[in-house]
Amino acid sequence: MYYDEFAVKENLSLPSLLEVLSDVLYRYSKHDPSLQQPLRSILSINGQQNALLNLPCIDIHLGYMCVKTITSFPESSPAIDGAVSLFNSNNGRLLLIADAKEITARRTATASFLATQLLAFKKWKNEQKENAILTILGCSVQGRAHLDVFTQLFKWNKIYLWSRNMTHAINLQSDYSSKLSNIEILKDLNDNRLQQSDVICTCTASEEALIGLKQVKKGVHINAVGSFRETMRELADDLMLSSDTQIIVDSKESAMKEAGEIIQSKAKIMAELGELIHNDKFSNDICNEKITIFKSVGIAVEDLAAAIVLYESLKK
Ligand SMILES: NC(=O)C1=CN([C@@H]2O[C@H](COP(=O)(O)OP(=O)(O)OC[C@H]3O[C@@H](n4cnc5c(N)ncnc54)[C@H](O)[C@@H]3O)[C@@H](O)[C@H]2O)C=CC1
Ligand SMILES: O=C([O-])C1=[NH+]CCC1
Repeated sequence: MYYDEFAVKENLSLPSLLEVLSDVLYRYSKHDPSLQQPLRSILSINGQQNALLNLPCIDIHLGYMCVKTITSFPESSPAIDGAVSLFNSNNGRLLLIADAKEITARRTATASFLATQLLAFKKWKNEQKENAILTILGCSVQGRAHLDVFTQLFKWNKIYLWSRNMTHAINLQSDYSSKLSNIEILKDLNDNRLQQSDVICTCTASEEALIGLKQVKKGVHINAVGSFRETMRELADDLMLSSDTQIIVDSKESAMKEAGEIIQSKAKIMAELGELIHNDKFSNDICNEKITIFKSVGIAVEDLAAAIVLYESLKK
């Protein structure tokens, strides 16, 4: 009944997760009445950054209900802890409880990969696809998960890692040295290798912008993962507000309440990720010159997708 982080990692197939994630995000953005997801609750402790988060949702169409309860304690390691519970929506039975750290890490990175497929791969010509460069900023749980998922699902020509604490980046590079020989470390964010990157994933808990317009190239795709409070941000206003930037979010409702970059810059959201799925018009309109930003804060239907994939794989 309870599956720990190792069981989650072993049984959560990434291609299946990508498929179920696309389906639920598509239906979420279409306001499918069989899918219910209220805004999550974030209860702060003593006005501090420590918080208890509750993310429920019901999917009558697929026959499941899910609730993830996690703590977010940025000074603890790991910062996120908790559990995901999956229920049958026809009879109310509890089906599975699983470690939320691993589910959160993998579903977030897979959502970023889906955005990269829809917003970057579609606009690239073959040559760019073969020589693509990935950069990951922040090398803790999310940074690690992004490296793992992005390299399992795509072959990158080069990968650059940066972390505020350089030892974390070096450790991550060393943990992958037997599998990947194309990882390099960026000492700082003014390194011009950042400007060569085709895809950048920002995976930090920063409260100050880490990158702005000058540090990135035309047409870059950014997955901005870290912020989920008004006071947090990883991207500067010039990047958010440039006329060359198109901003996509996981949920407009959540982003306007939680995404620091969007709240502080008042940048216009172009669409939800789910609106781009099965949408040929949008794919044809994506312009190679535009910067695309997928700002995620994390939503319950993503945890539901992961819990369903896990449950159905364990049931076999
Ligand atoms: N979008 C989403 O769906 C999700 C977002 N998150 C958020 O992503 C972020 C990363 O998550 P974890 O790796 O689990 O957190 P973590 O606490 O393990 O790691 C935080 C990382 O941010 C770095 N950092 C903190 N302040 C910084 C600053 N001012 N400048 C540069 N780097 C800084 C730390 O060095 C560390 O590498 C967190 O803010 C977390 O809340 C987490 C889960 C899901
Ligand atoms: O969606 C999620 O689980 C989280 N988003 C930010 C912290 C945790």
